Amino acid sequence: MNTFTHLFGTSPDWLSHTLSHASSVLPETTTQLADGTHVVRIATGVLWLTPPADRENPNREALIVSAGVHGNETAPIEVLNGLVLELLAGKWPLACPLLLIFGNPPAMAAGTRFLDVNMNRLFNGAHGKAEYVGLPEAERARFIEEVCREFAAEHSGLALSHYDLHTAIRPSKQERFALYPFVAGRAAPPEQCAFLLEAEVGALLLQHKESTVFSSFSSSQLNAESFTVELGKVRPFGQNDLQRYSGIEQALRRRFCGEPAPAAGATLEPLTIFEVVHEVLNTGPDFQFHVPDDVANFTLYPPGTVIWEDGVSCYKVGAEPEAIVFPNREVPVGQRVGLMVKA
Ligand SMILES: O=C(O)CCC(=O)N[C@@H](CCC(=O)O)C(=O)O
Ligand SMILES: [Zn+2]
Repeated sequence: MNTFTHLFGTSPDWLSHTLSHASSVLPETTTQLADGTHVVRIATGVLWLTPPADRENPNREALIVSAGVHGNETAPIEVLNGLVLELLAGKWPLACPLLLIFGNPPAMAAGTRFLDVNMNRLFNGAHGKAEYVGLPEAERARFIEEVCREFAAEHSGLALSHYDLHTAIRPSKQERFALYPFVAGRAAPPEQCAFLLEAEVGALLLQHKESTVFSSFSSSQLNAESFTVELGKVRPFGQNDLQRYSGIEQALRRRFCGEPAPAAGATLEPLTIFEVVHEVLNTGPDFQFHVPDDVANFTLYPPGTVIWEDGVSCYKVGAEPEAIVFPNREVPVGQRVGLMVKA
């Protein structure tokens, strides 16, 4: 049996295999590429790859790259699937240990953001809360945390980065942007900012507190340099213009191969930095959100604008204009309705 069939049976690629085994519990299976790279399919949608021991890892790093934590955010899933096809076909050599994750296969198969509960609110241990116990998305988040911990421990001598790839529900005045999880005393390293620019990601939002998203888990608990990366707009499988994702595709391929970063200053524009100044939460039945449903990410609101109120509290834009990111009133009580950010 060849490597490909060993990993994916009769499926033409990793994505098809993941979709057709979305809810199956598959046994772990290991194989080796012709060049000695070890590939372990840990579970449906989880590949752990290790280059041969004698291969140089010039950037002295290990990478976790995830997509499909929201099942309908398909473009980055298609990008990762393409890179896996290339790697398995021997088109380039893998230089660094790599953990690739399709986060929520049942939601991917259903074409929805999630089935029972938003999986990107279940990390940093939130999957263990009583209200989530027994839900498949909570079990998957727990399992993903466990595999990431093992991967980080196995490669503790290497610099660990995690890129959790998403697309946004709304249109966006910044087409591509990243979020840097809050860890006290930490600042985004210049080489990570350069990588984002290489991937054509033009803006970085600095979070103001730890949270239950996947990238917050990997940065807080695994000491990774982690980013949630928003790469465009949500569209169904097959309807993405993958040309618009060539920046992230090329930048990831370059990292996977261990090639040096492009020369400093290769990009013309610097990264635009935004600070998160307020997280809008759904406070309950009296909560009123004054941002219209169809507003684009990064729409600016002038000082004094009332963004939300509930009869007890309210939030008004401060002395400088602030922009809304991820406006979404359709979330359960206690969850995030949007972020207010300031340049
Ligand atoms: O467009 C939207 O409203 C959501 C897009 C999305 O899924 N964003 C992530 C951001 C995670 C983070 O804050 O790092 C999410 O909401 O989970
Ligand atoms: Zn998402």
